[in-house]
Amino acid sequence: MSEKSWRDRLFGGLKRTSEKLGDNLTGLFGKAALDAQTLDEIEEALIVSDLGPAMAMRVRDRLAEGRFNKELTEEYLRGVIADEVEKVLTPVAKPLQFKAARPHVILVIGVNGSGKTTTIAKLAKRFQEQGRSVMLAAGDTFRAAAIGQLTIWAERLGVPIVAGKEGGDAAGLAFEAVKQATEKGIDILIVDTAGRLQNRTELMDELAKIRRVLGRLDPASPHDVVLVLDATTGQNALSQIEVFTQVAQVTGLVMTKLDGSARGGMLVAAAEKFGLPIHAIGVGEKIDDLRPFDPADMARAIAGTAYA
Ligand SMILES: Nc1nc2c(ncn2[C@@H]2O[C@H](COP(=O)(O)OP(=O)(O)OP(=O)(O)O)[C@@H](O)[C@H]2O)c(=O)[nH]1
Repeated sequence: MSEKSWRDRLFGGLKRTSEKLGDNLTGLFGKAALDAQTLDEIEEALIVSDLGPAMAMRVRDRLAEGRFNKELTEEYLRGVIADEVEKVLTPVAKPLQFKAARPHVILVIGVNGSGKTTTIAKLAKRFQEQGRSVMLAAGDTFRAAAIGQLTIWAERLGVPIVAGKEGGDAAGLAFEAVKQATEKGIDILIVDTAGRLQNRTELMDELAKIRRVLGRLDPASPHDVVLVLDATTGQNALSQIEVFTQVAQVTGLVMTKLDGSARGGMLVAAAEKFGLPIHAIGVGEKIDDLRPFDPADMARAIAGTAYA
């Protein structure tokens, strides 16, 4: 996909988010003089738009400093939001990088249906395009369908896959996959895991076990633990980050389904609250619909300001 069509996809995907922000801000600009009550209302509108209390405060402070008692236009307000969002996203916008360990092990985790399997396929394709060899491990041993789905992706992409039986030991499978990837000199091994709710302790224990087992072969492994978040879950995603980070030491995030959500502002709240790298975002179901993002573009797409 060309750079232009990706940007079209990004801005198109985030339209619902920026429109919701616009709805929440309706009537708060265009006043002859910005007063304290309007500032309160703007702060509230930004929180309701999922951008988080810290971002709401930043925007409020900027407006209080620069526009108090002056006219506030929609363009100015959206410009300030875009500016502040960009500042928060810039330090966290970090693509996944190959770390010279062979294999570089990426453990992919998240709640059911967050988009893990699709994300793995999309990441594998991007690494292939960068000339890296990739192997997949079907560590979601809870669902036969998940093993089947990942196998289909592996075939389509032409990458090897290590898969076991439904109900098998996920940690054992991950161990076996690292052994095979090492023997074959594979650059990147991406390990799928079963979807789990953050309040199911036995599943969370299993995740901790997978981590431990991987670490036995190489103390630095897994080199990345990527939590896949579904943007449509809104604030619940923040609690997922908290719990998964405790259990599995999440090293970075991928946010999917930004195209189907009016709650994309959550990405900003997550960035500000946790400071974890956000490796990529998903704006559709196709294989090319996942990419690292440019913070300036992303900020303007969320704030709904025009793009050049
Ligand atoms: N619109 C949209 N759909 C997506 C995106 N990413 C994934 N999906 C869809 O979300 C659904 C769930 O994705 P999966 O990859 O199967 O999710 P999973 O987390 O592996 O699911 P479990 O195996 O149930 O844990 C699929 O229909 C995907 O096509 C995205 O960025 N945008």
